[in-house]
Amino acid sequence: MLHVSTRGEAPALGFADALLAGLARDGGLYWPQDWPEFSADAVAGLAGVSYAEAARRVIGPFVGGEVEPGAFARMVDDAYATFRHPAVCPLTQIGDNLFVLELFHGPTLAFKDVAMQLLGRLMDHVLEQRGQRATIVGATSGDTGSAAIEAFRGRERVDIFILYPHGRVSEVQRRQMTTVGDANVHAIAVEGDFDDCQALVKAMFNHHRFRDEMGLSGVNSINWARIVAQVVYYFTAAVSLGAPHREVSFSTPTGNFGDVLAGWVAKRMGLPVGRLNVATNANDILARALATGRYEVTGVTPTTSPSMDIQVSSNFERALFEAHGRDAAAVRRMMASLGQSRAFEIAPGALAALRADFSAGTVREDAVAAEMRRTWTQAGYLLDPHTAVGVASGRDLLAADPATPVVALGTAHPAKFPDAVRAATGVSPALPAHLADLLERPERFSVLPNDQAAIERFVSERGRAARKGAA
Ligand SMILES: Cc1ncc(COP(=O)(O)O)c(C=O)c1O
Ligand SMILES: N[C@@H](CCOP(=O)(O)O)C(=O)O
Repeated sequence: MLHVSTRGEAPALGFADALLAGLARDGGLYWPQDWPEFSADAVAGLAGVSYAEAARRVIGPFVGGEVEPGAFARMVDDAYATFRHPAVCPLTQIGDNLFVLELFHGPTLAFKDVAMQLLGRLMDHVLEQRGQRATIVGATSGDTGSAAIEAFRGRERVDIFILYPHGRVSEVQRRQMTTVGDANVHAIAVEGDFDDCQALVKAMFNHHRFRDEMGLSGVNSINWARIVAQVVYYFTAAVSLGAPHREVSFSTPTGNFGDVLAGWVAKRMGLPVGRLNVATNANDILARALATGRYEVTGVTPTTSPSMDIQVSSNFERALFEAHGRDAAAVRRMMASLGQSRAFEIAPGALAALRADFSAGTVREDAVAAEMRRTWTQAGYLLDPHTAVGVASGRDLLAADPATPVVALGTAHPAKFPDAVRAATGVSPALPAHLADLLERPERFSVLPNDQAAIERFVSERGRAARKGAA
């Protein structure tokens, strides 16, 4: 299976090369050239199989022959053995035809573990086969960073540098990144917001000399392997609610558009999906873009769902590529306009294509707190603020079509955001046992300015020291 760049000016790559590449060399994102199709029988055949088996069937066609099937099967088993729930991603009903898909039973309590636990194993395997090392650079608003650090800590072939916005992640999120003692892990607090961190990471990838010298790889959802691993739970959730004999809609708390895009991929592969709802917090750029056809950056508002405090939503580029009939020149024009004037227009035909699959809703701070309270009072179920955005917006979907089940993606454990949960419900969610002493562990991190040269110097010096140590 080949992967093409959304900007059309980088070489097409196989799965393993795309896995290590991160961002394409033309600044675009890799995306499969073709889509494997799942027949209704193949979808029905997922009923009753383990999550790991479903993952093998859904991800397998994308990996093709590039990873030996026995090794791939073992990596999938090992990845999902790290989850604390036997179903890995269980569904819980919280209302009539309303469900939460719990994606937070992995080691770092957010949905990022579902992909990252597999990605870490796949990358390590490919690097070992090739006798290579990699320097991973990643940007996080809190959850990708902790999941990536957990997945790559102590791995001999990898140094990992995670950039997070100084003072803008929850204490639990920060400590999950800064209390890890392994020498190959580097947590960097950047004096800026998440968009600054993401722009720095992309700038490092676009600085080709630095990229090649350091052997840069990415673990953000710019990496296609992240998205494909997330496709699986759309299949397992829909099948448990009656697919392929029935449509199911999803309400996905959205920031970088990776998770909801995984739902689009599932639909494209043949899963009968009703609406894919882009649920945003007060940082509503995606909802505005789908309503007006104009994507316009207006500045980030800090919220109680900080992981979604994002304006430049990376994966929207992949959706635009599809919606424009894979016209890479159109994508290049839109991205150039975004770079120059912080905005671009979506062509009417492409906007109609996007609206055919995606709806959108914005849930502002009062409504997020009200949803946490309501679900706790009515269903005795604690939501984290991100999941609350998905549930609140999912209720609107359900009101418009009460017959189609709505699954809100439960993207984080409430204990990751205890202050917001306590303020809304009066309940203090406890951290699971393996993190019970997190708040007492010593921290280690570096504060750096929002400056590409300073970050590159840091990565280069620390990376060189690690490579010397490993030699
Ligand atoms: C808890 C949580 N919910 C939702 C999101 C949004 O997901 P995506 O960026 O894939 O749209 C994120 C961050 O990405 C997150 O960490
Ligand atoms: N919310 C994310 C932001 C980065 O998203 P990614 O899916 O592109 O890695 C986070 O928690 O870091």
